[in-house]
Amino acid sequence: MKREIIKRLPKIELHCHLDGSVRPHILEQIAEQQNQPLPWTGDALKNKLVAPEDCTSLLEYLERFDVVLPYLQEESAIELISYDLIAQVAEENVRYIEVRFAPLLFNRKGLTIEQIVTAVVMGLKRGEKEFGVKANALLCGMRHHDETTNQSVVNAVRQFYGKGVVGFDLAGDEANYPTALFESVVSIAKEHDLPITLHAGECGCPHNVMTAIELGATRIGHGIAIQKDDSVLNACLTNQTTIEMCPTSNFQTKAVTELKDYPFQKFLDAGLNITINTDNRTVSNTTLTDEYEKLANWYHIDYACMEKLNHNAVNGAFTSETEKEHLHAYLTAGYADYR
Ligand SMILES: O=c1[nH]cnc2c1ncn2[C@H]1C[C@H](O)[C@@H](CO)O1
Ligand SMILES: [Zn+2]
Repeated sequence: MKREIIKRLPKIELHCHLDGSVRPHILEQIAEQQNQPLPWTGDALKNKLVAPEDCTSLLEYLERFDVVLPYLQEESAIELISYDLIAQVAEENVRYIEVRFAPLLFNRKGLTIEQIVTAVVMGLKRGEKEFGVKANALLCGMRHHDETTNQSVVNAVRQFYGKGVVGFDLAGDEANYPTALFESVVSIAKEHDLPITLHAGECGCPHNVMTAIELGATRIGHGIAIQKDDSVLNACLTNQTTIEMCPTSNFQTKAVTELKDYPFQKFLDAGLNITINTDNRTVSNTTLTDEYEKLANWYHIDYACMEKLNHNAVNGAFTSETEKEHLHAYLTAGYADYR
């Protein structure tokens, strides 16, 4: 597989965090606009934004978000990073992306959840118009937030559903806040038929994946721990659950430490609906092209496999059947010369 070809071929991304994908020069621009100059520039700034080489856990990985969040408390900054994310993905021919973020991490200066979600949707739509990339948003509840706070995120999904927002997620510290704690919050989303994808199985616990499926998640973020329990793997097969794998991130957070323990091939062979994603383009210092290139180096996947992974993503996407047909057709045409 050639990098230039991987980059050019059409791709779909289901798992990408907005606040983890702010390019350093955009953050500098925002800091200047807000008269809040950054204490770092150049490589020093990049080092602050990217997870460290020796990152030991998801919690340490999540500390990187503390650098950007103070700058993401105004509508113009939120709109700009959303637009810029679409500019980034357009460069590597991502045709459809679901961008996730936790609105209630952007309210430190008093923005309402409506203002925050509107700013993201406006930025995504501006990008969509300019670059021709279809983009929808997913709203994340945070595991360390209380129930009322997370309920207001579900309410915002209801309010904006069909207006740029397509589903609900739970992100953050999985090890200390297991999925079962969120039964009542996720149940509200389920009762209202809102699409649900939950981060689960990123911190070694297959049980969190089972709970997520039982609560109505049709997609799982990461899901690495599925490999530890065949009953969970079978539940994913029975429910045709989409698995959003994020290879670079999974090594940084120590969801796995050795390549032999990475379950890509196992999941593929088992027939799981796996998809490939970046998780956080800046924090993980990656692109979707990088992620596929890694898989090509590690597993010698071919273009037909890459095409299959992208069709899986379309199948799992929270978008209309008409849109999915367009995307499938686009992929089929794009990969035709490479099968
Ligand atoms: O890989 C992840 N696992 C759990 N939470 C994550 C991951 N990447 C980012 N987040 C958190 C940090 C962000 O502030 C939040 C919303 O995007 O989601
Ligand atoms: Zn994630």
